[in-house]
Amino acid sequence: MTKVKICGITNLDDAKVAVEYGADYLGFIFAKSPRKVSPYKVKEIIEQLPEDVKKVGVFANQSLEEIAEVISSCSLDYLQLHGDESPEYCQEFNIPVIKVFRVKDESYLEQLKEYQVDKYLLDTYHPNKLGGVGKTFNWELAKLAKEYGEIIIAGGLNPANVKQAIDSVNPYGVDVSSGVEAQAGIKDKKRLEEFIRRVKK
Ligand SMILES: O=C(O)c1ccccc1N[C@@H]1O[C@H](COP(=O)(O)O)[C@@H](O)[C@H]1O
Repeated sequence: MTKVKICGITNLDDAKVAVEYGADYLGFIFAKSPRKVSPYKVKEIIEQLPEDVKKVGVFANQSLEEIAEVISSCSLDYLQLHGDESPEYCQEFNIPVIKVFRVKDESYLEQLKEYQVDKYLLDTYHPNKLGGVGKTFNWELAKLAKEYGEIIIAGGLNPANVKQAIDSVNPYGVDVSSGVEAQAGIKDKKRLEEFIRRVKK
């Protein structure tokens, strides 16, 4: 069954609803973003969630010290590195790393091959933004990465297109943030339910 990651969680209500509908992973953004949330708030949220839901911290080009501090204060299960972190940098942590590749064309694969990480998350390339672009990329390009490990598709997914993405790529998982929002950082419960239902059915 395809795994679902709901990203850009900023409050307990959205987190609980996502878990109730069947989310497997929840993402908390510590990078520069309108969805950025403090470690203090994330700790409060995580303490009230079931253990089997994986909690992912999203960072982009941040220091080892800052990330290590947040891992231990919030008890994160995974790191999602969304910036220009090197293959060596990704080995520095004591929890599994999901490395993000922003896909423009098939040249992204040359980079991806250099990384020994737990999972590869493929997001849409944008010249000025690191994430939360809200646009899809050519999913044919995602199929090429499957021989290197587990891949998660992100970028512009929503309840209307997620099934098509799964049928086309058959990825390990799918990731959504803006496609299930009412406004930046606040989820629309109906869209959230519909998204997860379409993945899980
Ligand atoms: O959402 C952001 O603002 C953001 C900022 C910095 C790094 C990552 C960010 N978001 C992540 O981007 C993907 C795709 O998002 P979307 O579904 O297209 O909105 C997802 O992992 C977001 O959490």
